[in-house]
Amino acid sequence: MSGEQDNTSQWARAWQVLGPVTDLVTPMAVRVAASLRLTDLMAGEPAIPVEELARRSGTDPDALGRLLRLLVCRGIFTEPEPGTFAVNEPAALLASDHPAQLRQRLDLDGFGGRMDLAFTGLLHTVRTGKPAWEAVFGAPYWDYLAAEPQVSASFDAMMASGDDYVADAAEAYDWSGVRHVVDVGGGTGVLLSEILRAHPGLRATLVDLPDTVERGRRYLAGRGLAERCAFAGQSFFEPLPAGGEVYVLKRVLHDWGDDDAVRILRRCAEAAGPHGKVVVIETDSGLGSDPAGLAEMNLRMLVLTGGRERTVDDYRAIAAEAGLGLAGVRHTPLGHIVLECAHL
Ligand SMILES: C[S@@+](CC[C@H](N)C(=O)[O-])C[C@H]1O[C@@H](n2cnc3c(N)ncnc32)[C@H](O)[C@@H]1O
Repeated sequence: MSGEQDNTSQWARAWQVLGPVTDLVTPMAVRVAASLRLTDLMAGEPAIPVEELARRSGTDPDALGRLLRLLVCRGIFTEPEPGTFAVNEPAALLASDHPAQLRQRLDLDGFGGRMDLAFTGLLHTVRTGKPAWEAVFGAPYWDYLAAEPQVSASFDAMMASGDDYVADAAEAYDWSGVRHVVDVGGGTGVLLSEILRAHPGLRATLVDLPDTVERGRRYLAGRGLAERCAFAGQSFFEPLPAGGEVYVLKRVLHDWGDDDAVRILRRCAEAAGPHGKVVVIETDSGLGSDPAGLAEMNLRMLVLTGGRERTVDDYRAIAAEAGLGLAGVRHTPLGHIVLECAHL
């Protein structure tokens, strides 16, 4: 082989790796199709002219046609006759009622889409080490969510999704001897609902930001559990309600850098008192987990909130700074890690 052929095949091999990951046009086109609910609008019809689909989606027919033609070239939707489009199997995955909930995840008007758009600020994050969210959307992550009810509703829905996953976390701890659990940053009470349902003798306190706690009150009331729960709409950087034996932090600490994570742990340690426990539940980043998924999540947390994924040793170190030691570590079947912390 000549030197020139050698170079060409090297470049072809390199391009096979680089080519598919440099395209931003197709990923955006899929998100626009999802945001416009094109699959829903085509449901039940073998094929639909682009003008009619534009009318139903409130879009420009020429622009919509160009979008769909690209997607057809990428295997999403078909064009059985020029200017007429149909749903195929990949496009059917974008139906709102599909159990995978992919459409909701990709919707640019919802939380999933906003998370993706935050990555337009990745260069800022890498240059500064700071989250991109504020630079892209004009307000820090939690302030932005508090001010955007539609986005925060879709955030709640994403946090609440996956019944098996919630049960996996709830069952990961032995609640049998516990009388009062405090879920700190407990969102809309999805985990508490699972724990209270399974342990009728248990009482709970839900701590989260005021609007979220109100949504939690409604969520637990709808399940007949609100009377067994107290509600504290406050910041977890402030002193926490006392009286719990276990203070749970599920998917909270990974939202924060080390200094803030230690401050939150300290608040839990103070409120738990000398004999109480602090139970941290996070995604397992240990051996055997998916390294690409973990690397992505670690970058994602930095871009969104300035948080990070941590190893058991990382948790041991921040717990120690808050005056806590690791009393037990458990890995669950669905990939949670549960760290029981007690006063040193
Ligand atoms: C990633 S969510 C996890 C929610 C829930 N623990 C779960 O696993 O589904 C983090 C939670 O922290 C709450 N949060 C953020 N900042 C907070 C603060 N300063 N004080 C109290 N809660 C806060 C958010 O409202 C959100 O519900």
